[in-house]
Amino acid sequence: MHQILPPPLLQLDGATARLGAKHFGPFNLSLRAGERIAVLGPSGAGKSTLLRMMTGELPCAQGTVSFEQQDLRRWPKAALARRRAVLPQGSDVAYGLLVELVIGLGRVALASDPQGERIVREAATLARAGHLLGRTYDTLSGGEQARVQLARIFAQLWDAEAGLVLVDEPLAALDPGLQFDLLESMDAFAAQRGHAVLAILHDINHAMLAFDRLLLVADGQLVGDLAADVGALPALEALYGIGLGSALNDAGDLVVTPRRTVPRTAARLQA
Ligand SMILES: Nc1ncnc2c1ncn2[C@@H]1O[C@H](COP(=O)(O)OP(=O)(O)OP(=O)(O)O)[C@@H](O)[C@H]1O
Repeated sequence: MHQILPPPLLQLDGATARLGAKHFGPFNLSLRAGERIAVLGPSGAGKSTLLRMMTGELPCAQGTVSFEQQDLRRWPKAALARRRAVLPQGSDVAYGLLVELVIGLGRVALASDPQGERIVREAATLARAGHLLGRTYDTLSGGEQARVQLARIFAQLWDAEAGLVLVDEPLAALDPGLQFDLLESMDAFAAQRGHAVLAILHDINHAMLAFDRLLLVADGQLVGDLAADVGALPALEALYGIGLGSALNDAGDLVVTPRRTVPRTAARLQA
């Protein structure tokens, strides 16, 4: 019997873009409510560009991007903001603003927001940023700012259901303990509300630990769309040009160990 899938939340059909001399796509893919998707690929492969196409920030040269089966360009901004939150790479906003105001920016699309203050506090706590309330954003460290930005995303979709969270390297500025904490927070946040999460990551272990599906990007193309399990390792070795060992840790999680292979270095020097 065929499994009946829910309609896609986000769908790209033949979506292409061009930046300078670089071409991206055509991308054909769909994301469904509740999915946890990691986007992986070498530096400069086009991951952020794909994300910018998904958000509509970078218009497609050809093809379409739809959210809930309606062309993204036809969605009213405020309605979209209540269902979809975006955390771009290195979000630098709000100099001189208090942390609670930065987090509260996630809720500006709401005409009336009687629960706003409580939600900002709870979102800050979930993002391990509760102790930063009352501080000025531009006095925070990089890792503290990253947590406040994540709290802003949480606040935005706190009382939404089956929404979409799109984040670009959300853990890059954090220490390993906080990376695990925030992976757990993102996971719990999304699972409780049925949100889909798509995250650009550089850490294969984070992708394996907290995501179900991997999108592999190389040279402006989608070169893999596969389950986040041990079966993905050969494709990941080819993607990065490295060897990957694997083992299960005490908790039964798959742990992947990258190792350099000589041909990759040689190939890079010749490139
Ligand atoms: N405005 C632009 N004009 C010309 N080239 C651009 C522009 N923006 C990005 N690029 C190029 O497009 C390619 C893809 O960039 P993108 O930021 O999508 O890569 P990425 O996979 O996210 O990389 P990283 O992991 O390093 O963040 C890069 O080679 C980049 O230099």
